[in-house]
Amino acid sequence: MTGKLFIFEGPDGVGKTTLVQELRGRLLSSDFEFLSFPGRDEGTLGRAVYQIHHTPEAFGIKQMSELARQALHIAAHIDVIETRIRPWIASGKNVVLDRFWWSTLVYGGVGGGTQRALKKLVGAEETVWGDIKPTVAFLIDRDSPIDRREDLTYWKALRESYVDLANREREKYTVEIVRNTGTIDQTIAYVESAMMK
Ligand SMILES: Nc1ncnc2c1ncn2[C@@H]1O[C@H](COP(=O)(O)OP(=O)(O)OP(=O)(O)O)[C@@H](O)[C@H]1O
Ligand SMILES: Cc1cn([C@H]2C[C@H](O)[C@@H](COP(=O)(O)O)O2)c(=O)[nH]c1=O
Repeated sequence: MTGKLFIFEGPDGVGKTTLVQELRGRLLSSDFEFLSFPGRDEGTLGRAVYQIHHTPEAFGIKQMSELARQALHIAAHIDVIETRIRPWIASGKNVVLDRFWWSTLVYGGVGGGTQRALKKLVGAEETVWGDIKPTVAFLIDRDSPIDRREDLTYWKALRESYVDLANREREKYTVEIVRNTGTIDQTIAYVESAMMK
């Protein structure tokens, strides 16, 4: 039996990582794998791209176009899908991802990348996902971020873009827009029941 894919998305500071870590503590570790997509383990492309994204100057990079940054993300996604996620799912493990290619379209688009080119990049990644689609995609939503000193105009543009994308994607698979405004326990109870449906 093949495993299921669950994804958590949303702008910075809405509680994605907190919820995924909480689920990790509650779900049977033999049935589930959890990954901060595309992973940050030592020696992986995911780690290198994460570092280039956050500290380009450490690599001597003085400027980088938004499209080029997102192409790097897509390369790391493809690598981990091929080397880890597809084998997990094929062996019957359920996989929970903190972020997905939704981040590429949303951050890339808000950052100034052209939609047409971003969609082509994501199209290459979708080819590698093949017939694997999220069983449920959770968009975690709030009116403002928690614990983040974000530029609110930028953050709200990300939020709006996520909601638009979620409403388009729900024609292809189940999408839940989850308001994380109560306690963590309340949000987790809702998420768990949606995962078990
Ligand atoms: N329901 C909640 N009530 C109160 N605090 C919360 C709740 N959910 C998350 N938090 C807190 O919000 C902060 C941001 O959460 P978290 O780091 O999980 O967000 P995130 O969406 O993963 O952000 P990023 O994408 O920037 O990593 C953390 O301090 C976390 O403890
Ligand atoms: C997967 C992915 C991520 N990003 C952005 C989104 C965040 O700003 C960072 C990741 O850092 P976090 O600690 O996980 O919040 O990278 C992106 O621009 N494109 C992507 O595909």
